[in-house]
Amino acid sequence: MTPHAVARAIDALRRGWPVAIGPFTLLAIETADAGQLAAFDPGARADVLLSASRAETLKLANQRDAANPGHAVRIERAPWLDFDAGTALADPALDLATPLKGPFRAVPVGDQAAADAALELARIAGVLPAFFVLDAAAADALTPAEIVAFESPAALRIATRARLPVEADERAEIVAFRSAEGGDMHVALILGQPDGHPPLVRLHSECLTGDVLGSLKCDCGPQLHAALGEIAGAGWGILLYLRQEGRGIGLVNKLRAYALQDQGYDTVDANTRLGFHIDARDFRVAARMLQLLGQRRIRLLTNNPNKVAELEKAGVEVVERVPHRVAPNPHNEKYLATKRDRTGHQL
Ligand SMILES: Nc1nc2c(ncn2[C@@H]2O[C@H](COP(=O)(O)OP(=O)(O)OP(=O)(O)O)[C@@H](O)[C@H]2O)c(=O)[nH]1
Ligand SMILES: [Zn+2]
Repeated sequence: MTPHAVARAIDALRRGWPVAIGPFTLLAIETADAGQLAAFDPGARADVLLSASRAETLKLANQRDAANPGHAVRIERAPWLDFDAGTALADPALDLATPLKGPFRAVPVGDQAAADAALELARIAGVLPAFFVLDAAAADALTPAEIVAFESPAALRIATRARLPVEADERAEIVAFRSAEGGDMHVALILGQPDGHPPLVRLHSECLTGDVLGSLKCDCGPQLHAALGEIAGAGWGILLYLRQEGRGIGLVNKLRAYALQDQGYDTVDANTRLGFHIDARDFRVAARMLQLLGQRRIRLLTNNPNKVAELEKAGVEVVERVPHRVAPNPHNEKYLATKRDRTGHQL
């Protein structure tokens, strides 16, 4: 089995096609439809696999696993649990519009590691962590270890580099990275000229709404532009643009988190309610990019102590943490306060 099999499974999840993991065959609820469910499960026997945090919302409080919202829970199939009911089960953003029926009964999951890996694969694919599940082992089923290994940045390489004049530095250089195993294409922007000092580095996680559309809900856009200015002003440094939209849950799931925030949940609870960790990013990829650029000692522009810790763990020495504050606006004040109070950002 190769990483290609994981890449194929991610593609299948996005298309609503079944995937096989451990002893299970699974159909992602978000991307399937009633016809695909009927073909997958003609006998209407498939149970539903959900995150523990979602199960908790369904009044299955005994399934709660505070340390791991991505822990998989298996819900017994009931006669009324058709495709539409499955969709309502999968998506917490629909709860107000579609009050849930029930009662729901949790049944033994079976292979817990394989079930947890299925939810993790959903996150990587950017779909809701909710499946119809059958106990039907396939010869080419993925193993949990293969899914974990897929996130490893070891296969990352520099694909190409080119001059990119930008507002902050007309002599900047852009470096594109690619992994032999597929995955996301990250880029680095090198500003200024190496001067013998550790570079000032910014790890910027993709935020389509903030970076491109000028969203006022977060601080990403202003942080991105301020970082380019600060790095250029510092002499030299590197901005890593990491394709970790929504702290690693993908654009669609982030926008679901926004829908939950419209209903009153904060950024932390919205993620958890969807069945994801508060921060699902893997910063090993940033360490690997810095290593490929020949940089093992850096100054890091961030308010997030976790970024420092994760880089250090991955072998990059952070000689200094440089705070990266931008002015709040009335729309993101609460978001910034939540980051300070609940995720340990030093604001
Ligand atoms: N899931 C989710 N992601 C969000 C939300 N708001 C912003 N993001 C994403 O969060 C990432 C930016 O992370 P932040 O937590 O704002 O900042 P940070 O990178 O941890 O810390 P700093 O280095 O101090 O800026 C981007 O990928 C955004 O798309 C939200 O409400 N929910
Ligand atoms: Zn943002």
